[in-house]
Amino acid sequence: METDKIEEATSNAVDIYKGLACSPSVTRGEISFGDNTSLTTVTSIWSQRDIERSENVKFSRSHYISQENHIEVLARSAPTELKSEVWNVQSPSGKLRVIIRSVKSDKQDEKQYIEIWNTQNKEKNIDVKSLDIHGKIYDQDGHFGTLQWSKSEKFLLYVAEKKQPKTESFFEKKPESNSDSSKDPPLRGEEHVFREMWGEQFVDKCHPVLCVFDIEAATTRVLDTTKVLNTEMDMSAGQAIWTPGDSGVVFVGWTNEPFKLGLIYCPQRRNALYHIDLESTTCTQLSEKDKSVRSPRFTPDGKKLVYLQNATYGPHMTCANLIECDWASKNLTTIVGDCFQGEDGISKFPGIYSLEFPTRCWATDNKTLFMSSTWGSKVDIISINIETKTVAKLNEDAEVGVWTVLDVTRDMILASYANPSTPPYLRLGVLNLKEDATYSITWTQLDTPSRISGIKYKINTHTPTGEKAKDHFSNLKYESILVTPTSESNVKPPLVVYPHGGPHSAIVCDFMLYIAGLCKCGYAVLLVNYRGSTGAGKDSIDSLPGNVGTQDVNDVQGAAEEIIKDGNFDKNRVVVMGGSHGGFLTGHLIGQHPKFYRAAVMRNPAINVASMLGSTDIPDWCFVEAGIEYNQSILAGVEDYKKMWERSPIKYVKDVTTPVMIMLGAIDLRVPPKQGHEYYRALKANNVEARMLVYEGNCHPINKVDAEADAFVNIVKWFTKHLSSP
Ligand SMILES: CSCC[C@H](NC=O)C(=O)N[C@@H](CO)C(=O)O
Repeated sequence: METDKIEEATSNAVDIYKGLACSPSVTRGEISFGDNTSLTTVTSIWSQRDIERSENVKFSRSHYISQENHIEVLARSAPTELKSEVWNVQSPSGKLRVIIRSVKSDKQDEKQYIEIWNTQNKEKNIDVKSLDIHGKIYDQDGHFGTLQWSKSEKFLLYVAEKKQPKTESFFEKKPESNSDSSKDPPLRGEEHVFREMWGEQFVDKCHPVLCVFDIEAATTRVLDTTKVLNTEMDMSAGQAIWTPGDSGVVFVGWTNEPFKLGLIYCPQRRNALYHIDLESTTCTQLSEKDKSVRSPRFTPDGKKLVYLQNATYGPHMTCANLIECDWASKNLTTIVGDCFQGEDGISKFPGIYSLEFPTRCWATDNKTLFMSSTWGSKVDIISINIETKTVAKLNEDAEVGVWTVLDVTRDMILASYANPSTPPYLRLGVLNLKEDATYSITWTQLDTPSRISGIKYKINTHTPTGEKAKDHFSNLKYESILVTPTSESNVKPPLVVYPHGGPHSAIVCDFMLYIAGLCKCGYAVLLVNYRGSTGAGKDSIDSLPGNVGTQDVNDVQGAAEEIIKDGNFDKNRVVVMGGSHGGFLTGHLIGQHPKFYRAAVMRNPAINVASMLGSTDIPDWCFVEAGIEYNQSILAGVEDYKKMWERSPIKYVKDVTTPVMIMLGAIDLRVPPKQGHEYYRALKANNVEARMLVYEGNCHPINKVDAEADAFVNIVKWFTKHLSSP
């Protein structure tokens, strides 16, 4: 009986996952105009899981739109699969396009090409290797990646791996003395020197350099900060943009010394904004010292440069400031600073929580920009007027969900919208300037949303109460999102408690494949944005470091107990799952509330912060979240290790009785797989049922198409098994 139930649930999960995995996500969008200004083209790039091919398939779509009196979709192109495109950027005039293509030969070695296309054909194709001046061109990695047309459309600006000298063995036969010794003789005995890279998911990115490509001459100039640019610092460079008139470049430079810390999910690495004058090749620092900056953007008139900035070290994600640099004087002004919520909860603007501005983000007034920013458990579009320093939510009455700004031009905004029951779809909006100098917007759906039936969701607000209100920050509110199946059955659905990772991140009302899948399999899911999450004010974020393992655990448990008290769920059918810091919280929850959860699943869990310190790519996280101030010269002492252990789930493993399934990415550099092994052994030593899945070739997110699919079905199978048993 039980076996049949498990088999049926597993087979059902496979069918549900296959159906939902077809939902594509939008990765880029662009508004362009033909000669006939009443005709607008929207080009969008999408990504979709292909389970049969076990890869993410990329494709483009176009919408042809008339905007005579109102926006009307005249036609839609069929999706076109994009093979091997790393970048695809249109020139300012729209007459040219550059495509960086990456082609793998049968021997799997990768070749890259710089392709220049006009509106009829491919004009130029350059084999990057033939340039023999740098390594691989970087992709759109969210930190270094750059591909920018100069205004003149004669040059391209991109970032590539610095060229490495050839190496050879000490025992290599020396060339005859009279032979042509190459200008760069191979370095002997250097073949095995360790090359530090930028951590998790940046394993082939060690030393990015700026490159200026002359299209006509088909030659590249590398702007190597240590040589060309009178700077002693050996920098990694990225996020470069042209200065007005193409006379220079503004870029973000990260120091490579004393050692590199993992970059992904950590936009607080020490760096600075620099300006290179291409004629004199002088390099000057624009931004303040000892800060972390990102996403530089010039106003269309070139008079102002804005960028995002936050403190270095500290919480791995936090409230960002918007800084304006007056280009003529280079004077800096803070336009939007830190925001503290206090007891107001998330009603008022909680601050900027975003990794970047859209590539084009300005209204034609040259002073208002538009961006997406996390606001509680949602993502809204905000407008920021850099003259009046005012922030406004663009659409006050917008549906609750995730609004992502893709492109802003000629007072039109292209955005995608999604929510837990609706995969992302495109909307095109026309901005209307109001008397108070803010904007309203009129949206048009470019597609009919493909809403998934049987799923509803709501946002709950929680205040720490009772025993759990004993900490110093109990005045701060926090949210959760409850996603529930809308079945007619009067059987109470089982509840999955799902704390997000980070801990300084947020789980928002987005379309999430696993959450929709669990819901369609009959589970309700409680997604908890405990205090310390982004999108709820800087005081919320600052409340958590030093209190992980208690405050965050109490918030998740408090939200679960509150929701169960409402009577819609059976308190005997509650399970828990989480990844990374969410796995850390899962371990704490089953250790501190051993009889509350019927089953648990952890993805790459942080189990013992002390034992992780020496092997994670972000050791700073271990100090900061244990409440120890970090700098790169710190060395952990006994007391530091003690504090880290005290805050770790391993401390409570002896009390665990809940069956646990651990899922590990075999090449995870963020939370090394040995963390999961440590917990697995401790559970087995305590006769607790434990199952471990190891996904080869997968890193921290475990998001390769086959692994992600397998993990989902195994999760449903694990929960079904342990909810069916007495
Ligand atoms: C030493 S790893 C700490 C946990 C990790 N924090 C930052 O990377 C984490 O929880 N990551 C989240 C994403 O922020 C995840 O879900 O993987």
